[in-house]
Amino acid sequence: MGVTLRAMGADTASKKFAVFFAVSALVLLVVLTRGVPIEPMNSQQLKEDDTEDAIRRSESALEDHVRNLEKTQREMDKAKRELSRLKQQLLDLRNASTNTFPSVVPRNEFDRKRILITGGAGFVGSHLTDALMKQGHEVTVMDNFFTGRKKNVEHWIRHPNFELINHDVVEPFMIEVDEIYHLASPASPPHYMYNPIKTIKTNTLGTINMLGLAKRVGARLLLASTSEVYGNPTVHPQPETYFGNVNPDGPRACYDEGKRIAETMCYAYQKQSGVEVRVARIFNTFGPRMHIGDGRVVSNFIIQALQGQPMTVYGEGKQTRSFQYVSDLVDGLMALMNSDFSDPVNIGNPEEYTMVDFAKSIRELVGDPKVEITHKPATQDDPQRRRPDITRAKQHLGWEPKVKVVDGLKKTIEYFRRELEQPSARAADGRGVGGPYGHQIHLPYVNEE
Ligand SMILES: O=c1ccn([C@@H]2O[C@H](COP(=O)(O)OP(=O)(O)O[C@H]3OC[C@@H](O)[C@H](O)[C@H]3O)[C@@H](O)[C@H]2O)c(=O)[nH]1
Repeated sequence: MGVTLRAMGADTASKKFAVFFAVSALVLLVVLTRGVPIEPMNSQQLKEDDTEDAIRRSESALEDHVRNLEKTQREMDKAKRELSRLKQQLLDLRNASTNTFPSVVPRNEFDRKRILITGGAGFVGSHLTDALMKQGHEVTVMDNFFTGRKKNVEHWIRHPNFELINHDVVEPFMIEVDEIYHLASPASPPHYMYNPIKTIKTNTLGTINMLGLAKRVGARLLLASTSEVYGNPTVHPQPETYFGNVNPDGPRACYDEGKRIAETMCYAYQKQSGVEVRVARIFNTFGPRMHIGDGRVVSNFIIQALQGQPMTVYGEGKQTRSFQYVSDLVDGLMALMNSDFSDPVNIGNPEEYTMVDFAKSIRELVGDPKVEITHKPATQDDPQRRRPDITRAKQHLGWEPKVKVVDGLKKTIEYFRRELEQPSARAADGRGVGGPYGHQIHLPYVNEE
C-alpha cells in the first residue's frame, strides 16, 4: 500500500484528489455529527429575503394592532366619562327625590342674609352652619380642613343656599356677604401648639384679611375669641373687664396672644374704618363632632373611659374648667351677632369642675367603675381655674346656657361610642391616628412630657 501511495505521490493530480477526498470526508463528518445543513449561497439569500418579508408583514400587523388598541382606549375613556356622568346624575336624582336636606325656613331674598363662616367645617363652625342654614340664610363655609372635616357639613352639599370653599384664611379672599363669623383657628392646645407659626398667622393675617373684607363689603364681623385671653387668671370668675394674665413667651402664647391681637385688630378697624365688630370670648365647649384626636379633656376622658383605658389627669387635677354644650354656644354666637353690643362678651357655662371630679363624673356616666384615673405631668402655663362671669351676656343678649353639663355629656358619650365603632377608629386603636396637621395623634392624644 505504501509503495502504491508513494508511486501516486509522484503524481500531482493524484495528490489533489487525495486532498479533495480528505476535505470532503471532513465536511461530511461535520455535517453528520452537527446536523448543520450546508446550503449554497443563493438559497441563503432567498431565505433572508423571505425573513425580511415576514418582518415587514409582522411590522404592519403590529401597527394595525396598535391602532386598534388606541381606538379601544379612546372608546374606553369615552365610556368612563359617560359612566361617571351617569353616576353623578344618579346621585343628584337620589338626593333630589329623597330630599335628604334638613328642613329650612323659607325666606325671601330681602330677609335672607348672606353669611360667611370661616372654619365652618370644624366642630363649632359646623353646628353654627346647621343653625344658620335651618334659619333659611345663605351660608358659605370656608375651611382649609386642617382641623375641620367635610363630613361635618356634607349634609348641606348641593343645597342651593349652601357653598363649601376650600380656602386658607391666611390668603386674601373676596366675597359679597352681609355677615362674617370668623372662627378659623385650631382651638385644641395640642393642635395649636403643634404649628405655632401657623396658629399665629391664622389669627393675625387671617383676621386682618377678614376685617379687610368686612370693611370692603360693609359686612358685620364676629370674632371667635377665647377665655384663654385671661391666661392663668388671678381674678375668679372672670368678667370681660379683667385684663388677663398671659405669658407672652410660653407654649400657649401663639393662641392666647394671637386671639388678644385679633381682638385689638377688631376694635382698631371699628374705630378707624367703621367696621361693625362683635367679640365672643368662648369658654370650654364640648359636644358631637369633636375630632376623635382632638386632645382636649372632654374627648380624651370619654374615649379613654369607653375603651376601659386609664383616664389621664394632667398634674394633680385640682385645676378647674367650666364646660358648655355646643348648642348653647351657637345660640350665644347668633344672639351676639344680632345684638347691637360691640364690647367683648363671655359665652360659657359657669358649671365648674376640678379635673379629677370631671374624670369621675364621666366614668360614672360611661358606666365602667373599673376604669382607673391616672396622673400625667402637668402642662406648662396650664390655667389653674376658669369660670365665666356671664352677667354681660345675660344683660345685653338675654342669653344664658340651657343645657346641663351632664345632659350634654350623655349626648357626647353616645357620639363618641358611634365614632369608635367606625373602622378607621378601630384600625387606629392604640397606634395613633393621622392628626389634623398630618402628624400622628394618639387615640386619644395624651401629654407624655
Ligand atoms: O387628657 C387630658 C387633657 C386635658 N387635661 C386638663 O384639662 C384641662 C382642660 O384642658 P383642655 O385641653 O380641654 O382645654 P384648655 O382649657 O386648656 O384650653 C381650651 O380653652 C378654651 C378654648 O378656647 C380652647 O378650646 C382651648 O384652648 C387642663 O387643665 C388640662 O391640663 C387633662 O387633665 N387630661
